[in-house]
Amino acid sequence: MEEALFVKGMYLQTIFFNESNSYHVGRIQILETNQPEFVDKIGTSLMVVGFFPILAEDEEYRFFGTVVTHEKYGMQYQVTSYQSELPEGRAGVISYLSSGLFRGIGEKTATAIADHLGDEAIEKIIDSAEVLYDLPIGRWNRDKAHELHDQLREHHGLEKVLAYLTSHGFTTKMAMKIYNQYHEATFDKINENPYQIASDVDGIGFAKVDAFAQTIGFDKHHPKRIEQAILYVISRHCMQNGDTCINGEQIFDLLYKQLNIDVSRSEILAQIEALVESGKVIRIADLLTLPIFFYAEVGIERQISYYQQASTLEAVSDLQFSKIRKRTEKAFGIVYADLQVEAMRMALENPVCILTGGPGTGKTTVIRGILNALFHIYHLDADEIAEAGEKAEIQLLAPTGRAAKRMSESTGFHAQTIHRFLKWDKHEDRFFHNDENPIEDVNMIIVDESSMMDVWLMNALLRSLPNLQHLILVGDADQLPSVQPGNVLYDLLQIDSIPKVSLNMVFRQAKESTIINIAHHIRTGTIDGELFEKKHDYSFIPTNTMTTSKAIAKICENALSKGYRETDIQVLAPMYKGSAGINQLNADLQEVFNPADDEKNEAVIYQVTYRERDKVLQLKNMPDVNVFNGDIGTIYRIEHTVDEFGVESATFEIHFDENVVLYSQSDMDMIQLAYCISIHKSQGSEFPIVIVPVLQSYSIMLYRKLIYTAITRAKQSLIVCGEMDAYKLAINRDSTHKRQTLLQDMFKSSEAATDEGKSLVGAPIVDEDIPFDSIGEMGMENVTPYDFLEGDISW
Ligand SMILES: Nc1ncnc2c1ncn2[C@@H]1O[C@H](COP(=O)(O)OP(=O)(O)OP(=O)(O)O)[C@@H](O)[C@H]1O
Repeated sequence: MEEALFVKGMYLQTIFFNESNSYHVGRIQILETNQPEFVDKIGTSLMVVGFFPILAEDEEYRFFGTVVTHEKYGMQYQVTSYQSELPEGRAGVISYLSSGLFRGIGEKTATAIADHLGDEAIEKIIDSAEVLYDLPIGRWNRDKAHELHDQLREHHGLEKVLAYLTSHGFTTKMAMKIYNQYHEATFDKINENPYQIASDVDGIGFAKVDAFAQTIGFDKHHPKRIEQAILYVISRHCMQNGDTCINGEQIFDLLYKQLNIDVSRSEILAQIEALVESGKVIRIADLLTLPIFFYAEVGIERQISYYQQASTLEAVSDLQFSKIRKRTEKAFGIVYADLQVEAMRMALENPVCILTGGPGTGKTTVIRGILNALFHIYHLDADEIAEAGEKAEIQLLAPTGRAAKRMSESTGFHAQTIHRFLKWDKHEDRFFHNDENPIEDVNMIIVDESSMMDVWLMNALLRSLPNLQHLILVGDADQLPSVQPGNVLYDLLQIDSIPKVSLNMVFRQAKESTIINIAHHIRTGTIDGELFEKKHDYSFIPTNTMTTSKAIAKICENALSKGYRETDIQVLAPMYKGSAGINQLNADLQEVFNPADDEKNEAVIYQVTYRERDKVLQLKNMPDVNVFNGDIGTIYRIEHTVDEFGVESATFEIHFDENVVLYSQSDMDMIQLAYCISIHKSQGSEFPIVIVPVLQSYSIMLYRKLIYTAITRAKQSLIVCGEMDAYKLAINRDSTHKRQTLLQDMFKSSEAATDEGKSLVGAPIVDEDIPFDSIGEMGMENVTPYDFLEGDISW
């Protein structure tokens, strides 16, 4: 057999290492190789890149992989697997053990070990910790012997696992993830049930695991294969459609496609039954779901019902309310409309309530009124609350950074994102605050843009707030639902016991806005000539797929020449790909807003050119540096550095208003040019000028909520460009898919249980029978309070 191509080298240094995914860039000195490109380069240095763990400096490793040529860094070795060359001789053993890889082992201990066990020391320790029990040095003990044994095994086990998995079709990145999940049990776990990987390891799907399972001899009819396909199909369906459950017919269709074998319905039903019994699948009538979705909705229902039942709020007398109203109206110099007054009273008298309305209907004006009224009722001093900021007992929250900022500007009080409020811990991948570590001293919250809240975020928020006396949800139910599963705001609006006010009157100043009028027409699906008439704040420009990008560039040039700043103008599109997609629009608009110039540094990352002064969008939450998904910033400086080996890298200084954040080259996967952003990402934000292309080529993305969300982002001026038919189609297509969720049923069943006298008052807010953090292990026996699972499986 031909020998695999390799490069053996002494590991010199780590240039870059990403802890979250083990992406590694390191430098070695070539000692030996059969790789033709390097045979005459023995003794020179080489960059090795790929997904592999931290290595020991000055130790020898054998890397397997391929030669790649980086446009800047030249020839590199793309590592698919590696193994350490076990050190040879006494000196080798000492230098390896004292290399810093093994906790608590310095040169003195390493020398003692080499003396005690000889040249084969490493192999002997890997075999058994006992050989080290009587190491003749002070302060040595059996625990230390075991610790070194475990570390060595782990180190060597990891290499074996990586070599095995990469030779079976997994990338090193995937192999690292699998190893990080199972550690030394990896071989046992994956051989016993490779399909488990798809459930346990994020980012590795059924198809990949299925291919692997078959190479190690799993039959296509293996029960584990069918079982995993069921779990996978439910999860994928929910993630793709925003549902929190799936019905019988849907699952059969998807399963047959996924499994691609001749299997009887009864065989599948038996598997589902087994999954239901083990708690991995939950069945409610003819719907199936997974614990991860189910218990989030259970948590929301339970917590809201608890707030309602535990509440001691009393009705405010007419006299008292009239006083509050007068004071508030005087303070703001307006007369509140009847519905607005009703909303304020609702918020004072109820532990949970919802305020909805389209643009310009006065939601913000009512929030200010509610705050004022709450201050009055609870004898709070507005200045003190403003000063207390995030320590105040009343908190203003929003799902995105820009929405929080807007809320803060419009009310004059501190507002923050929910991620910041709950303190997202990126290392633990969870919120610092939860039911075990709740936020005790906040008892009132107002959440704006709550249409964006998915079941997980809402559940996480509520379970952290045991003492809430006022939960006020504000939003526009006609906007896009959350990106992640659930239809929380819509579902809660259907619950009779939750009071709600829907503001429907557009106010005077707002009335003069064509944008707001058009928004309300689109909301109700009424298309009239107005859509294509030019107004002072609105116009429709006919273009097609080929001309759209140019037309938008021209509009932006005009706006800039009239004195608008680039931050005033925002293009919003539904899709990334295509000649009128977000990527292409960004490339074209970069030339308008920020053309190349000798004065500006540039860097190319993932084939996109970034330049100093570019407008960029943050794609992930980073609460630790106060930057959130959807935030827009400016690249202030790009600095190129060259290390001692001639390796270049770039650092980006990005300013999000006054918040300055440094991004390394690899952090830039969280950044995107922001001249054009997706409509989904624009939720919760507003811009003075909005330009929205609407084309047939976006076809599947064209529907009413999407267009409504896009155009309601415009504050002063809205330009729609594209094809009339596409625009009409989008307005006429009332949401193609109504999300299938369980939240409403949960409220109904809970109300029925309460009517039977099973009150939740006095119960712990999050009962032990809802182990949110070990959702995957839930058994059905724990679900009794929600045992509304009537009816047999009928499919
Ligand atoms: N009762 C009222 N009397 C007079 N003007 C009002 C009243 N309520 C609201 N407005 C005015 O209507 C406009 C829109 O109100 P507001 O900003 O509160 O609405 P909104 O629903 O929050 O709008 P958007 O969602 O577009 O931000 C504002 O100029 C506000 O001052």
